[in-house]
Amino acid sequence: QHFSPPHSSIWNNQMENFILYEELGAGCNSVVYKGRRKGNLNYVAIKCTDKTKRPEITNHVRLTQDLDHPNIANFYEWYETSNHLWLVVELCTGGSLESVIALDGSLSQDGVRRFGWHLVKGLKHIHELGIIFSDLTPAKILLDGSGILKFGSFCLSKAEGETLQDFLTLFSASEEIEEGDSNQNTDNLKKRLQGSTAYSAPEVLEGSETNMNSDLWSLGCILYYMYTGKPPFCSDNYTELREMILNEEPPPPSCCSCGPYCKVLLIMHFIFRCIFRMNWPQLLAHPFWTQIIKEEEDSYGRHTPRMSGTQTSIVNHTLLSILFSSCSCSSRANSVRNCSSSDCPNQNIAPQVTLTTSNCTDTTCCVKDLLHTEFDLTVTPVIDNPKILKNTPVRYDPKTLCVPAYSGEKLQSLSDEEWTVFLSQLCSSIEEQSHSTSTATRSKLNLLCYLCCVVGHTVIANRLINSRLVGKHIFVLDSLMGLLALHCRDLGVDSPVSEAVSTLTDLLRDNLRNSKIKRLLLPPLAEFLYLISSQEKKRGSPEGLWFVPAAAYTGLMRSLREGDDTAVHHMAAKAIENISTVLSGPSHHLVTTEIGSALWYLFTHSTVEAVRVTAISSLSRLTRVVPAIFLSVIDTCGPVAILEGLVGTGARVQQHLLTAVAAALLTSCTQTHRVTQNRDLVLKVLRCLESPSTITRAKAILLLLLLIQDNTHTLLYCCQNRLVIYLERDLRKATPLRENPSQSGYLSQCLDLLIAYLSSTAPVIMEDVLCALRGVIGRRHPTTPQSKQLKQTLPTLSIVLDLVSSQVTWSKITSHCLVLKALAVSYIHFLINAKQQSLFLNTEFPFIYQMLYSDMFMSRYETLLRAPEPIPLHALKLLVSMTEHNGQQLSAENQEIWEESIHCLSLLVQLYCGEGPDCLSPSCLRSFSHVLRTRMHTETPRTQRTALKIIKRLVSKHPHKRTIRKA
Ligand SMILES: Nc1ncnc2c1ncn2[C@@H]1O[C@H](COP(=O)(O)OP(=O)(O)OP(=O)(O)O)[C@@H](O)[C@H]1O
Repeated sequence: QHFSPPHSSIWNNQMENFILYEELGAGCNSVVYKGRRKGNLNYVAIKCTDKTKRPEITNHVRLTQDLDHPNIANFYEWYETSNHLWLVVELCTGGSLESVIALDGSLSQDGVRRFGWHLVKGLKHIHELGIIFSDLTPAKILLDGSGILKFGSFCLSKAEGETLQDFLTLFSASEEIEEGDSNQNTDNLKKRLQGSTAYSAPEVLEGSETNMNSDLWSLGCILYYMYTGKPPFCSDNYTELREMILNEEPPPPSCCSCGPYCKVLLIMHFIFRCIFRMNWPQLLAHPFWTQIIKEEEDSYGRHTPRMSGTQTSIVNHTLLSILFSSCSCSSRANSVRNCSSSDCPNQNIAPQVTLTTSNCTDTTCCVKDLLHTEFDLTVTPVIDNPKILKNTPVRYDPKTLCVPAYSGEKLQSLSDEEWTVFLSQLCSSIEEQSHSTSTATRSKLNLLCYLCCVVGHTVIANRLINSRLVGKHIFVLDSLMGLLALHCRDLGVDSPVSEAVSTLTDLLRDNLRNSKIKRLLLPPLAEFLYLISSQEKKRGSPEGLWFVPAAAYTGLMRSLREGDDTAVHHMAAKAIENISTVLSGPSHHLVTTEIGSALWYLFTHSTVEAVRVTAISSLSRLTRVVPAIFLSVIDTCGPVAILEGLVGTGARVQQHLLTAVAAALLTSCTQTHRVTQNRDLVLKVLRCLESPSTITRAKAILLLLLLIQDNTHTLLYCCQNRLVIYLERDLRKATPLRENPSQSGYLSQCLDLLIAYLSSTAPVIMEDVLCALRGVIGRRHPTTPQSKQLKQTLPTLSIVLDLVSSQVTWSKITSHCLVLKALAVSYIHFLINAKQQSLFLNTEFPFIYQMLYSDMFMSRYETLLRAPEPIPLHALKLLVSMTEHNGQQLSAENQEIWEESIHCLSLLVQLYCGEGPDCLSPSCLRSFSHVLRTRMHTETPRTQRTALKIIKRLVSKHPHKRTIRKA
């Protein structure tokens, strides 16, 4: 009902307000006109549809009415007349993508990149809002007057998790349809739901509901279509087309203008189907888009008016978050993490944040989710905190007490009447004492001490703080007030806390230079401000329920900077630390770059470790709320000075600093780039993986993830500097985890995330390497750009080799064809070294390449990988060590050894992968055994051991073991 269009009578009136121009196009049961509202110069598109399409139109309206994105055609309004529904949407004068391609035949690589990027951005936005586009075809994509592609019709789209048919049937059912039409209508609906087969993902053709992955499949088909002018699979016959999509690979795009990146992008989409179908992170990270992202960033920079550093960072952040940021993928709600600590029972620990990576498909999003743990949001008291000031225990003398010396338990159990009596006794004693001049002081102190001892009970604290005692007697009881605030859990709206805060603020302002008084005033003020913040958060009130003068926050800030009293500095920093954990309403006054730099100054200049820890922890918490705070510190000091802080400090400082840097870099590509440009800095973060603290190691992993993301060369550098060894150590749990098991759980989550990232990146790297090699097939001498590309990409192969040749990471990397590819490519690499990049490419490479992509190869490989002690891993190790060992020596001089090794390697490849008649043929095996016999004694013991293992395994497990034994 919510989506019912306005009634026909209204539309008849409305109709007079619109002018219809020419027809723009027609669909089945619909005509689209150009139109304009009278008195308005903006043209619109007006779609007039038959009422049988009410379910789809209703669906379109409900899904698009809140969408606002440059790559989605805007919805404006809709109406109903007696026979039609009318939809007013954004005008796209360029027609559909289908009509563009029909005219142009196909697009150039640049065209595909530019248009493809529009589609990527639009679809990403759609997915981020939890919508599945479903029927993604070129006919549904429109081109506006300025050359921007827009997603047009959402008639067959749906919210994630929904079954579209149910939704549409519901609306069909609500239509007043004649009996006889009902069946026909259901049939029509089913037909319409089938969408366009040519762009449907295999699983959808097999009956699954559409989902984000199937949308991405269709997106791949459209990229292919833009490029070649045809969808990847075409046939006029439905059954034939379905079979093709389910079982075949599309012909590789062969257009001469097709650049390598574009080809890889398309190949990755289709070849190997489920294994290699791209997901969002892979798609966004693909080098095909690099140029356009850069162009967009540049033009964004050009068109943006000059801004201060902080503003620029924030804008950059916005731009980047539009382009790259997390795709929480299921719905908006999933991406928001609730870090409220308002309900924590003991005020000591903020509630545990559920750490999960399962919903995240984007690394940045997962890092963001994992970055702050309950440990980072711990709240400790400012008042009576022995780490700030040593306290002497409070005692009182019950005999001379001017009120009944009830114990805490007794006080809690007082009835309302008894409590009122006690309270009035208390107030009148305080009043008397404040007027008297002689013996008051001792008695006053005794009363204060008594109250301090009993207010630790929440019920008593709640009762007192909501009483008239608070506002009236603040002068006498300021530290008591702090204790009340510390223990109170339920603040009444009428509680006079504002009065207390204002009084404390005034006192602080009047005594800014007096450290002794500040030591007395800051703790209660800090407790009050935290109490107010957390209570406001608890009530979900964005506006201040209790008035706090801005001067209170200014007072905290000034206490952070002025004077040289360490305790005062510490108190102010701790106050900010606590408040920033639950930032709400007015406490946003704290989030300023000034406070950021004051905390950084305190961190870098204080000589007391506890103060440094609190300062950097506060800064980290503020950065969690507004990353620009720490970004402006990084802007000012430079990343070198910032990461210097990691060296030679305690684990806690490292943890907070790593967290703050990661939280800031999450939003700034520029700063991330600055860090990765400096290898020393990357190394500093990497070295944190040696820390004995599991939390430090976990945080370092998260920061490293941000640094290596989309940066293969930084990843390569990390691998060269023992990244995989560090991972192995933690994955094996070689170091006993002495700390809290939940902390080691946290480390495992971070490790899993890194491994997941590596396992999704390894195939991409491999594909880039293959792409570089593919370019030189059939060439005697690669061109200069090809050599350059080879030079750049081939070394990155060692990342994959590192990962697949480590027992531990290998078992985590589940992509079945990866090891196989690494095997073959390192073989090629070996050949390149040996033959100095020529000749062999004509003969050897096409063979290997063909093998890599053959079905037979793939199916066989999976079985081998599943074996408990997989052969390929050993083969790979042997291969790697031989490659490393012989690569240089063999270049040209030692032809004999080179040939033998080639035999050996080629045999390995065939042994593990081949199934044809030649595989394991007696002659192959003979030459293999010959190579082993003659070469093995010169090999290192490690290589010999590996070779022996392989042989042992071959002999005992292989189906052709007899032949092998004989050989
Ligand atoms: N917003 C628009 N601006 C300009 N032209 C449009 C717009 N929307 C549609 N058109 C044109 O009208 C044609 C038909 O659009 P319509 O949305 O009805 O197509 P359709 O989705 O194929 O319809 P159906 O599902 O009813 O077959 C499109 O091919 C396009 O040329």
